[in-house]
Amino acid sequence: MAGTSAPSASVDASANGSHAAAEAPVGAPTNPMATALLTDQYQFSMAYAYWKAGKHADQAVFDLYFRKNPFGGEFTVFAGLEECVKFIANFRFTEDDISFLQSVMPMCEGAFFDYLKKIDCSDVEVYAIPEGSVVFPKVPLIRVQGPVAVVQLLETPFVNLINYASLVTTNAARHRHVAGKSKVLLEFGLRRAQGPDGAISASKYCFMGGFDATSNVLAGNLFGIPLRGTHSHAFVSSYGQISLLFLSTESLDDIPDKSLKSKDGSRCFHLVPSSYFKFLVGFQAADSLCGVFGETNQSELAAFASYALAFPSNFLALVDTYDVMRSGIPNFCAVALALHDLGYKASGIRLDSGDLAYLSIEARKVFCAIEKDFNVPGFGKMIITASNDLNEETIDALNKQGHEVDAFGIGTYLVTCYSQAALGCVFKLVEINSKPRIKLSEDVAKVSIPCKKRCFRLYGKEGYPLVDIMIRESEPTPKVCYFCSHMSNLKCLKFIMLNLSRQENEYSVVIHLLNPKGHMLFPSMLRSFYSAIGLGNQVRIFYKPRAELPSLEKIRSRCMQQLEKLRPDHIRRLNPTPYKQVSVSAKLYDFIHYLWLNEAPVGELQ
Ligand SMILES: Nc1ncnc2c1ncn2[C@@H]1O[C@H](COP(=O)(O)OP(=O)(O)OP(=O)(O)O)[C@@H](O)[C@H]1O
Ligand SMILES: O=P(O)(O)OC[C@H]1O[C@H](OP(=O)(O)OP(=O)(O)O)[C@H](O)[C@@H]1O
Ligand SMILES: O=C(O)c1cccnc1
Ligand SMILES: [Mg+2]
Repeated sequence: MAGTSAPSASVDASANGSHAAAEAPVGAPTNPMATALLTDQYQFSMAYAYWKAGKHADQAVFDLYFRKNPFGGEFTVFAGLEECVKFIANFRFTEDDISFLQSVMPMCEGAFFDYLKKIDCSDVEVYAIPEGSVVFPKVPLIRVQGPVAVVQLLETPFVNLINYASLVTTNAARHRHVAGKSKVLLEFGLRRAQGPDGAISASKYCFMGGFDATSNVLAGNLFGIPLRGTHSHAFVSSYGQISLLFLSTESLDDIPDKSLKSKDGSRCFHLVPSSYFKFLVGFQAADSLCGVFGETNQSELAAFASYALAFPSNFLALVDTYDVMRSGIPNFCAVALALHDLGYKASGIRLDSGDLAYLSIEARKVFCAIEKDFNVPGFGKMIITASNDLNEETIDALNKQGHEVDAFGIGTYLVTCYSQAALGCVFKLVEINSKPRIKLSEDVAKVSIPCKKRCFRLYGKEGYPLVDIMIRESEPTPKVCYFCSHMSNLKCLKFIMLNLSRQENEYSVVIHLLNPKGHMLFPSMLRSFYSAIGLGNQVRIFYKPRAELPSLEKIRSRCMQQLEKLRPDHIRRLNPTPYKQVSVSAKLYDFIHYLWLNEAPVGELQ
């Protein structure tokens, strides 16, 4: 999908009378429910009214943006663009869709449905900030241009596809920030997410926002995200058969096949109970452990031993089913040492309850003592994973207390975006038939910024972004320019605008935000040609975005790099410094106010 290559097309006999379908190379949206009917009913009412007024083909420009950063923070990560591109590439109404629409809109003329049958997004252009970028309020994340009736239908699905994606990516980025670079972050949210789409989206976007892996197998398959998992309580307690009548506990003796080959394959051992008990007894005698261990739970030991036989090379145990320090840790260490004798290296433990700071520190002390006393190099570095209702606050609290956790498994708070339900993206008309439009509001923050715009980000000489600015598309790129906060010119800022090619200059560099090369242009001309020769209905046109859709890995790296470039005080959790409010050129500032005065009704003081 080279930037400027012409769109490709091929004749597809199977198209079967339906109008040209858009398919590969862009691919379908991840969720098959993301179809042209996935919009609010009023979008169809508007489309009908545009059509009835003969305005449906008017050229509209809409901006998608948000007004306030989520989670009380001062930054947002933009996500969901790829799904929007896939959405428009596949946008069309099936015969069934049309019949349904006719049934729910019986008041509309039949010819409107003939019009709907023919539409797709071939005349729609999308300009966007690259996915994974750090973004700020008011700057258009996406600009959508095209026939007003079609673009109107895109409002709801676009906002839907961007809102949660950006919110959860930002949430993940915030968790990464508080956990620090060196910790492993695992997304465990599938069971708690808002339905299958919430879960799949969460896995994709948490990875984008800096998580290392997910427990969600389907997400691993769909997006190539690394999969990780630990060990469950059910497996441990499945070994605990205590009968009140017989006072029996399932034990090591009950494991049917206890044979395990040594790692190098040279020997085969029968792991009898004494293989473990000798270590448990050793722990009791070890000076460094100060007699902290007494009797452990035997059914838990049986569960660990049995699990080790299944996964000798990746032995990992959940140690909090009965008692972390009195049972889970010594049982784990006994099995890990038995494996060590056979040449295997255990992976670590998971803590899922209790005081995670205290328990992780105590567990680490035991691992280090065993490394020393039993002469097992590396045992002290056993990986400690923690889970259980973790969130930014608890991780921050753990950091302040000091802890020995290496990996955090996070579910509920992460994927449900517990501390903020929605981002609040909006999609506003800013121009129609080249005439700038404005939406006024009593709330000044809600007044839309009219015109087709170009957006830039200015970086200071220290490499931090300074401010995002917007100019009218028709304005030449200024070299030296005054910019005003878009609603008040009280704070005029003077910027020296430089070309990217002159980055070495000491003032600032300028980055285009709305990627002018990255926009999508769909092949309307090609469609017209095929229609003209009577093949319009049998041709399958493959839409090609002008810019290549980057891989998830690439988007993730962009996100990480941009977050690193933010000034630390913008990203800190407590009272972050606001990024400078989006600014506009003096020309655009004057124009906004001219339009405002023009459109606002003149009131009378009585
Ligand atoms: N040292 C700590 N500092 C702050 N918060 C912690 C610390 N250790 C654990 N937490 C958090 O405290 C909360 C404890 O929750 P809760 O009382 O439900 O768990 P629990 O009683 O330890 O476990 P469970 O009920 O699952 O057996 C969790 O949100 C956990 O992440
Ligand atoms: O706590 P979260 O951040 O949502 O992470 C996922 C949780 O899911 C699992 O147990 P589950 O919660 O199903 O059982 P539990 O309530 O007994 O821990 C796991 O042990 C975690 O505790
Ligand atoms: O692998 C795990 O430990 C896991 C996965 C999902 C939820 N809770 C735990
Ligand atoms: Mg839990």
